[in-house]
Amino acid sequence: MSIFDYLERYNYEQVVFCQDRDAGLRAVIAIHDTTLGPALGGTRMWTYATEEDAIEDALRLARGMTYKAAIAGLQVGGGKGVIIGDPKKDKSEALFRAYGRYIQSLNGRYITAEDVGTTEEDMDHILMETRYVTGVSPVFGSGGTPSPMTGYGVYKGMKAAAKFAFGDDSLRDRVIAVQGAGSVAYALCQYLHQEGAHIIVTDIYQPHVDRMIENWGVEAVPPDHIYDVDCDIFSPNALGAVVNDQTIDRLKCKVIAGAANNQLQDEIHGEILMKKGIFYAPDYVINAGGLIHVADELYGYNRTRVMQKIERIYDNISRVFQIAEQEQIPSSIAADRLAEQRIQALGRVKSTYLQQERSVLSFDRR
Ligand SMILES: NC(=O)C1=CN([C@@H]2O[C@H](COP(=O)(O)OP(=O)(O)OC[C@H]3O[C@@H](n4cnc5c(N)ncnc54)[C@H](O)[C@@H]3O)[C@@H](O)[C@H]2O)C=CC1
Ligand SMILES: O=C(O)CCC(=O)C(=O)O
Repeated sequence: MSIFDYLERYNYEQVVFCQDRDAGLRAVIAIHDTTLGPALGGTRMWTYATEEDAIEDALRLARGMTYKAAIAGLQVGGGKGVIIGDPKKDKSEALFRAYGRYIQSLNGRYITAEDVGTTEEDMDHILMETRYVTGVSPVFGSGGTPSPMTGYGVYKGMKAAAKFAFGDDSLRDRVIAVQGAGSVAYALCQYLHQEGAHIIVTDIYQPHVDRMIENWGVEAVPPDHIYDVDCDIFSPNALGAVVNDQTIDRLKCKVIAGAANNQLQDEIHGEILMKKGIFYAPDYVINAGGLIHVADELYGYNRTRVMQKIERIYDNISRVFQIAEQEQIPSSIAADRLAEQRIQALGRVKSTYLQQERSVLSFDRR
């Protein structure tokens, strides 16, 4: 499909290509929808096999952010950035400052944050060039790294999904297969361990697995075996597109609930899960904790307010499953409808002319 056909199909607003030869920057910023407010979403740094892969990733992730913000009840829209490069080798202050200048040129239409491959320190470099960045160091007014908040939200959403699937939201003695043992999974497993779940974990990076074995005595399996594990809940916390034609028939779980963005390879996989009787907690509903956390910086970070909003993920997941059950549609479609309803309703409200539109962008951290 041509890029413009793709943009038209999902109604994207803008795609920006950023290049700086001296700094070694090649990046794409995708802005999907700004009806609810400025597009907010992290920047991923990754060794993409092709430029097309990078563009596609930015586009898919940006759209997910629109829906994530809408269901979480936030006053921001959806966007995402990707930087092409190896986060272990290609980072420099110059690279992130060059990128920050492109963000500044968008004048608040896009606000960035951390994502896979980027850190608080990288956001601090971006902050030297633009105030349109969150997930910075706490000394600049953030609440610190978002992963623990995402992990907590996934835990809450998983309990809501368990209630629907098993009639009880306790995770005690539930067998939970966790794919990825990185920062979100670590926070999630801390709650699961406290509640007495049986955790089976995998990661391609052995030190992350070892950390969980040492702390909580979890069981570990090789990366590809995670799809075959006999479990109640499968929790993807590593990559996108893990629910696909190759894996779907191998899954033995009753619930899928994890942090990874874009877990379904295609829309059809949501339908297949429904037919197989697997309760899928839509990724952008359950993993909104990090977004809620970074978005709060725009108001002057307040942890109590953030926790209150993250607690609502339980209700949001329950609501999605209720709609799916009532209308006999996949939970992924139910979530899309819920998000689209809010965007449409507020789009109409916003069409009334105001001389000075009130905006979250009244914040200034410097
Ligand atoms: N950090 C956050 O606040 C948020 C993260 N997410 C998503 O959650 C997922 C996890 O994020 P983080 O924990 O921050 O990332 P991370 O980079 O700390 O952890 C990811 C882990 O997955 C492992 N991994 C990669 N490929 C794998 C494979 N094939 N099999 C098993 N393990 C594999 C990595 O070795 C790493 O340990 C990502 O998809 C991210 O986009 C979504 C919302 C917010
Ligand atoms: O968690 C973050 O750093 C920001 C939110 C985001 O980019 C995401 O939820 O994917």
